[in-house]
Amino acid sequence: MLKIGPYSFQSRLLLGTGKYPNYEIQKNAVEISEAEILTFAVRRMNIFEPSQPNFLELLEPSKYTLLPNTAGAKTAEEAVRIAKLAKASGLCDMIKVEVIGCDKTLLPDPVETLKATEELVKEGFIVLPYTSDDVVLARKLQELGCHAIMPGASPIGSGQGIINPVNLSFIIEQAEVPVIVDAGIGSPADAALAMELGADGVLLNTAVAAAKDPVKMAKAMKLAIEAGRLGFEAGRMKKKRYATASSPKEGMITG
Ligand SMILES: CC(=O)[C@@H](O)[C@H](O)COP(=O)(O)O
Repeated sequence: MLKIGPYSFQSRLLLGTGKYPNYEIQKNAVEISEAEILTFAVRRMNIFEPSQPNFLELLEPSKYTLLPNTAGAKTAEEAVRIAKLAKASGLCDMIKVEVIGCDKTLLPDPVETLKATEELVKEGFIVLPYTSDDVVLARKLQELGCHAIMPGASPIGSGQGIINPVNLSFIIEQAEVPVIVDAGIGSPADAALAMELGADGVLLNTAVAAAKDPVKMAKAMKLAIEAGRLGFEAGRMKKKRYATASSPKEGMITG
């Protein structure tokens, strides 16, 4: 079970809602993934334009928790404003803090992310900051009282997978709140690796939305995350430098 603040979830897969070929494929992908948390950019929500189409209207609302994100914010002030707008619209008190510091890499601005997290925690939000895989920054976000840490595997939408598994494992080792690997996952193998490293969950979007068959990929991601988690819980064997026979001769019963 994944616990974030006061909320509990069976699924450890969190899905983004952008870039799908069409709403029908998106709906089928979301359903087959069995994800319970869907994140979306508040600025794309048409909150104040009810006549505009909105993907979330196609879903059974009781099955999903909406995780608004502050995509588009470049300062803490903007992120806080977006978060308050989402809460005032009655969406959810959880917020994914995303403050981008570089247009080319879409990497987060660490200073503004810290500021926004501090402010939103004080305001009583359930705060999930998107961060780089910086170990010290992750610790500082935790000290500010965030409810989950979301380190990127690699740049958003790049599909490069986990660039620095060592940093990720340090972040996981020191964390007292859930660690959800967010951004850059390209394949089910990447998602399984994140879970095998001990992550509590994976948030992804492009790997499913941009797959040749998004519905099949959504199912593959679900299975990979479950398999990776099981593997983590089972505890992998130690790596050895040399071979060890699978059928050792010692201890054999001889006639
Ligand atoms: C949807 C969302 O929140 C993205 O900003 C997120 O980080 C996913 O990234 P990928 O598209 O690389 O999976």
